[in-house]
Amino acid sequence: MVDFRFDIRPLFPEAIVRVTSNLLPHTFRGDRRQCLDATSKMSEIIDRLGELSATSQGLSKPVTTAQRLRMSENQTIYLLADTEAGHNGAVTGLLKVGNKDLYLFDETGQTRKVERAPSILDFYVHESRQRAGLGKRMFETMLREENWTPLKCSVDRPSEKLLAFFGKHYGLVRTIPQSNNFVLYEGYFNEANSSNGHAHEQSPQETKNGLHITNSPNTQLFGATYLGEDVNHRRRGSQQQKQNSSNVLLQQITQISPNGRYGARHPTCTMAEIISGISKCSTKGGGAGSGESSRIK
Ligand SMILES: CC(=O)SCCNC(=O)CCNC(=O)[C@H](O)C(C)(C)COP(=O)(O)OP(=O)(O)OC[C@H]1O[C@@H](n2cnc3c(N)ncnc32)[C@H](O)[C@@H]1OP(=O)(O)O
Repeated sequence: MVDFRFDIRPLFPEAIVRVTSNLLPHTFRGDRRQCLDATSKMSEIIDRLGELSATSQGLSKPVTTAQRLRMSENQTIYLLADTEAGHNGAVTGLLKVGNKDLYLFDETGQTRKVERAPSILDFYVHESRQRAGLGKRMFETMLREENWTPLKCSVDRPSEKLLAFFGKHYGLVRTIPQSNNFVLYEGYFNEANSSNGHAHEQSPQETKNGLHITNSPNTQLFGATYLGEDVNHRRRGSQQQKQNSSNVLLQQITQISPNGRYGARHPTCTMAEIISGISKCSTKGGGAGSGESSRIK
């Protein structure tokens, strides 16, 4: 548990509070002086939890800081407290989410631009309280508040623990390989799910004679992707054949393991690194302006 030199309880009238760029709990009511006091304390809480999260994940610097939250337009942090702990209460967990514009591969290897994709950016429960259901409690609160579904969440470079968490609580195991650090689960692009999560997906623009043409950085950098016989074969073949061939194609395209931050093999020069210079869309760990690209071990 994480305790502070001040009493955290007035900041947590509810066990879980939401904090956005004003650095105030969503429950906050008060005058100017109280507001300054609350933001200063909230900043300290966020910075401390952010540091602990980074240490726990083996990151060289925090993904989450109060300063970054203050500068962000569409990020929300959920904080979980135990107001019964010690004299001043304690904070036990943090979950940061946001909407990001992402270029993503779908199951067939085609690039899609997904605007405002619901994204899980940082998630931490204090070591003394892990595996006790607190992560699930925070995550469920977040899903309800944001009106998201687990399947529509893209996850920024998940740890093995978080992959296990998704598997256990939501049965999400099979991922769609990407060239960036985000992990998506199979079914992400299914029509039935596309209305959930507020993401707006742009379909691939054209497939002509096996050439896949989009406005994405992938196409801008490397030209149209030649899918050739493979795509025709997949059109004709059964669903299973479709899956197998697209998996091979995806492996060739991405050359990256889908298994989280520790398992991922990183190409010496990723397309995303090149793209980050020319596009505002995130292709690696958050991309321009987001700060999540600092997910560096
Ligand atoms: C985008 C990102 O933020 S990636 C980084 C994610 N954060 C981390 O890896 C930091 C360290 N880990 C944690 O803070 C927590 O374990 C979280 C946030 C991943 C999950 O929170 P918890 O409160 O532990 O989750 P909760 O109790 O609801 O669910 C438990 C399940 O999560 C997974 N899990 C949690 N801890 C572990 C662990 N040490 N080893 C393997 N799986 C784990 C398991 O599936 C576990 O179920 P099980 O105990 O039956 O095996």
